[in-house]
Parts: sequence; C-alpha cells; structure tokens
Amino acid sequence: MTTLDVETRHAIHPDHAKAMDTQALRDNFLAEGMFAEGEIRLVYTHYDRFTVGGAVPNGGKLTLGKVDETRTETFLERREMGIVNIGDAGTVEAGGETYAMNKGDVLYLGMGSGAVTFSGQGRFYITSCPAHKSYTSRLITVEEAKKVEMGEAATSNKRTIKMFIHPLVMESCQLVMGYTSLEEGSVWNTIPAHVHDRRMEAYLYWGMADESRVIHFMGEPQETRHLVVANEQAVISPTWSIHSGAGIGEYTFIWAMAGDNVDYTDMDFIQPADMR
Ligand SMILES: O=C[C@H](O)[C@@H](O)CC(=O)C(=O)O
Ligand SMILES: [Zn+2]
Repeated sequence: MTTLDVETRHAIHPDHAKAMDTQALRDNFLAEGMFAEGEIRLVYTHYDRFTVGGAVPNGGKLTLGKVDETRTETFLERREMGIVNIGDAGTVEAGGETYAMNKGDVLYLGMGSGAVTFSGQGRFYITSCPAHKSYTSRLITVEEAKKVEMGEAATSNKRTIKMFIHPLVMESCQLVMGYTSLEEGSVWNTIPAHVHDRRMEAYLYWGMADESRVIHFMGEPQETRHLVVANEQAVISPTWSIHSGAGIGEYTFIWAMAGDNVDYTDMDFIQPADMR
C-alpha cells in the first residue's frame, strides 16, 4: 500500500495576495514537506491544474495510480508528467517500461502511461499537467539536455540553464521543464526578473545545505513580496508573479511550467529599476 497525500492549492488573485502576511503567503505559494520517506505527496494546484510533488521510495516501492482529485482511472489518463531524480540511483516503471534514473536525470511520461512505480534510493520530484495528446515517454540524461550559459560573475548570476522537456530537446503538450545551477559565488537566479501571463511556473530549490536559504521574490513586479525557502521546498508562481531569488550558498532550482505555449523565450522582463 502506497501512502498518498494530496493537498489542493487554489488560484489566488493578485489583489488578494497583496494583503497576505508571511504565513498566508507561505500557505498559498510555498510547498514544504513534499519529500517524506515511504510516501508520495502531491500538491494539486488550480494554476493550469499543475501538480508538483515528491516520491521517496526509500528502498521500497511506491505506486502512483489513482488520484481522487482527477476522478480518472489513473492520474496520467489525461495528463503528462515530468520527473527529476534529485536523490541517489532509482527506478521508475510506467507504461510497461523500466527507466533507471541517476541523480539529475529527467523522465517524461506521456498521457496514458498508466500507474507509475518508484523504487530504489531516488528522491523523485514530480511535475504534471493536463495533456491533449500522447507523446512518447523518454528518459533524458544530463548529457542529452540542451545547455545555455546565462549571466555574469560581476552581477552574481552566472549560471547554466539545462533544458530537458523543452521544444529543442523533445515534444510535449504543455509541460516545459529543466533546471538551472549557479556557479560558485553567483547567488541570483533569474535576474532581471520576468513574468509570463501565458504560463504558470513552479520552482523547486534543491542541492542546498540544511542551514542555507534562498530568499525568493514573488508578487506583481511593482508589489513584490518574499518567501524564505529551504532545501527541497517548491514555490508555486502564479502567472502574475515574478519568480527570482538569491541564495545563501549553493543551490539548483528545477523550473517547470504549463500554459498556453511551450516557447521558453516567451517572457516579459522587468528591469530592476522598474520593480518595487
Ligand atoms: O520561464 C523560465 C524560468 O523562469 C526559468 O527557466 C529561468 C531560469 O532558469 C533562469 O533564469 O535561471
Ligand atoms: Zn519564468
């Protein structure tokens, strides 16, 4: 028996978010405690019905089959999924195939893949959104990812963007996903910040020391707020919100998006001088 915990997050209007205190911001936009040994935990959001979560089989087996929130026979009946292994070697079985995943590998599972079974010592970060068509499932290794260097050491944001579920690498319905690693001494992820009203986004911060934190900025560009984020916590970024942060120490973040287009470059940048 797999322990499955699903939490629902409603979509928040920016006028509502403006009035929130720290705890309310965290309750609505931060996902904590997704990685629990021997459990699958999901956060089902009403932002494009995007779902994030964690599966930590801890040497056993965990199966993600039916999820009541979707009222379908299996969770992936009308959805696609992207999985990143942020732990040690593990295995994912779906659609009659077995995929061995090392740390940093990404697995795309197409609509109709059926139940998904996680095993081994992996810590699996799960992202999923509705799909209209079944694309071929595929394991994308770190070597196969498309890499783009961004930023400068002088502005403390030298980083490598690794694209996995991305039009330059493979086809998907809505899901676009990859992760970005900072160079030593660079602390800022995406800066200048941006919004994209066409797509929601989720950031999972990982590879951080226990005592380290990322100060993540969210909110409308002229009405910013912040979240203090620890390792393996995710920020759910509504379409109206910037998503940018500075870390105290090393970190990587997995970005995943769904919405009206899969064009990664479709971003509206906000220069620091225009932020408030
Ligand atoms: O819409 C795209 C996303 O916010 C991220 O991919 C940005 C990012 O990885 C970076 O600038 O470092
Ligand atoms: Zn973005």
